[in-house]
Order: sequence, then structure tokens, then C-alpha cells
Amino acid sequence: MSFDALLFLSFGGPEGPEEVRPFLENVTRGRGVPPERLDEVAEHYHHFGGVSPINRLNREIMAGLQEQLRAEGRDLPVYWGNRNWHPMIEDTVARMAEDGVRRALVFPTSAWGGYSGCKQYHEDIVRAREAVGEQAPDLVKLRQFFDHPLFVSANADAVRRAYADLGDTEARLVFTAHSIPLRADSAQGPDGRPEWYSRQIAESARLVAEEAGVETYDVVWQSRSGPPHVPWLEPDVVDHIEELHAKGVASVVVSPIGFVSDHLEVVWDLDNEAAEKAAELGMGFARAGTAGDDPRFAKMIVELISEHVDEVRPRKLSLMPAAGCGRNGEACSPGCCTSVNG
Ligand SMILES: CC1=C(CCC(=O)O)c2cc3nc(cc4[nH]c(cc5[nH]c(cc1n2)c(C)c5CCC(=O)O)c(CCC(=O)O)c4C)C(CCC(=O)O)=C3C
Ligand SMILES: [Fe+2]
Repeated sequence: MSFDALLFLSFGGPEGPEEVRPFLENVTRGRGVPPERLDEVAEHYHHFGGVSPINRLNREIMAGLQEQLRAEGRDLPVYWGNRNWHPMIEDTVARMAEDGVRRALVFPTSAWGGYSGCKQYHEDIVRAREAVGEQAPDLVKLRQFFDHPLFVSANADAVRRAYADLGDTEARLVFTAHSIPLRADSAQGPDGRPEWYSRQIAESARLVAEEAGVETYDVVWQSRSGPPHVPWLEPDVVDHIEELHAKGVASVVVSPIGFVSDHLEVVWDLDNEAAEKAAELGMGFARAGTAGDDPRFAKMIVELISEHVDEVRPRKLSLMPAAGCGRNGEACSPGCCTSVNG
């Protein structure tokens, strides 16, 4: 099938102190996040002058992508829209319509299923198309890429580099991903089984550890939000480092497999909080890089595109079914990425 453009769809982030609050209001509208948590997260952003690294990282990925597309002779223009901050997806889709785009592929900057990683991006697509009306282009979202060989290799090499930097082959490998409420993780995948998100994280971790040649590893969580009485995926990475220390582990390599690039959560919760905890305990600590700035990441996006344009067979390392692809916001299968009780 032919497409006129690619929409690069991301989370968005503030680019100055005055943008932090309105950005956070957009992220948490109707999500039941307590104001104390918002104050705390606002502080994290202000620590970096109110500028999230996410937009710069996304611009870099898009530049690399545009270059790779050109090198392969595909003149697909790349548009950029976000869920929570400018450029907002509604404005971008309006511009695409004005430019005459009739049908576009959408690359979301999340490897995962579940509400935050997949369903909410479908909702963004629906909202933007409704805002634009009849002229809105058809938007086909690309699939979840948690087990794509290029994503796995980029992460595995980052883990290898972290081990080399630390100079301790005995360090414990700890993968982290964004925690979500247990109820959200009850969401099923296209295989009809629950915990699609945490099962994908476990599978990516297994594949990356295997390719990096590391036998023993843990999967833990970070960046918990929400009110304290609501159960989220545990343990938290900082608590886990304490526990490893109590068990006599001397050093850790932390791989933020759950993030495609060095977002604020990565630089704050890992490079600050987790690193500080390790230092306090006298443990060795190295944080592995993320896949986004590896040229293989842009190459992977090109491959995901060609699955649709050239009907190339999806490259996947796991036996878990391909998921997350849908047209104009429809889910890939009934009930996929929707949690039990909504
Ligand atoms: C699974 C997942 C991903 C990975 C998939 C994907 O990438 O999409 C992700 C990514 C991101 N999350 C981000 C930022 C935030 N997430 C928040 C809140 C929340 N995230 C959640 C989950 C996820 N989040 C959840 C369940 C909440 C609770 C509120 C709700 O149910 O929606 C809040 C509110 C404050 C707080 O409570 O932390 C902020 C500011 C940024 C940008 C960072 C930057 O600026 O560099 C990125 C890439
Ligand atoms: Fe988040």
C-alpha cells in the first residue's frame, strides 16, 4: 500500500520553566495523580531548567530517520506531533491535511502495549482526526517493536558498553521500565492473556540479556506515580538496589529497557536517585544507554514502514504475537490493551 507521509507521534515535554506546569496539567488531566506528586515531578523538570530532554532526542531520531529514508530512496516526509506538548498532534494532523496528505503511517515512540504505551496513542489519533474533520488523513499506527532485532541489538550493545565502563563482569544486570498500576497491567494482549505490558518487558529483557551474554538479571520498575494506596508494579529500582546490596551484590548495571531514549525519568530517577543510592551503599553503578540514539533505531523505523509499504515480513525475535497496529485508532484486536474494568 502507498502512504504520503510518516507521523512521528510522541509524548512531548516542556522546553522552558513556564511550560512545566501546563505540560504536567495536560499529562495528568483526569488521571487521578495527586498534586503532591505533580509538585515533586515539576521539581525534577526545574532541576534541568524546565527543559525535558525528550524533544531534542526526538528531533535527533527524526533527523536520522529522514536521512535513512532518503538513502533508501523513499521520499516520505516526516511530521512530528505530541500528545501532551507542542507541536500537538491535532495541529500537526491539521497541517498534514493542508499539505494534501491523504494516508500516513504513524510511528509512536513506545515499544509497548498497554494503555500508556499503545491504547492512549490510538486515542490521540482519534482525537486529532476528529479535530481536523473530513479532511483528516487516514492514519495507520505501526506495531509495537519490543522484540524487533534492531531494538534488541541496540540495547544489548548499550549493556555491553556499560559493563565495559564499569569494568566489572560480575555486576548484576537490572532492567527497569516505567511502573504502571496493577489494574492497568491487567490489560490483555492480542493473545487474550493479561499483563501484556509486563510480559513484553520481561521478553525484551530476556532477549537483551541473552544477546549481551548475561545470564543473571532482574526486571524492576521505576517512576511510580498515582496515589500511594493504589498498587503499582514493584519493586522500585531504588529499593531493589538496597536489597541487592543486603544480599552482598557489589555492583549493578542498570538498563532502562522501558524507555526509547534518555527521557527525564531516566536522567532523574536513574542517573540521580538510583546512582545516589548505589554510591551511598558503596556499590558500583553504571547506567546503560537507550536505543534511541543508536542508528539501528532509525533503521528499525524504516523497516517497520516497509512492513506496510512493501509488505515485508515483520522481523521479531519472540513468539509473542505482533500487536498495536491499527487504522484511525482502532485496536489491533478486540479488547487489546484495555484493562479489566476499563
Ligand atoms: C508506560 C509508560 C511510559 C512508556 C511508554 C511511552 O513512552 O509512551 C511512559 C512514558 C513517559 N512518561 C513521561 C512523563 C510523565 N508520565 C507521567 C505519568 C504516568 N506515566 C505512566 C506510564 C508511562 N509513561 C503512567 C501510568 C502515569 C500516571 C498517570 C497516567 O495514568 O497517565 C507524568 C505525570 C507526573 C508523574 O506522575 O510522573 C509525566 C510527566 C514521558 C516524558 C518524559 C520527559 O519529559 O522526558 C515519557 C516518555
Ligand atoms: Fe509517564
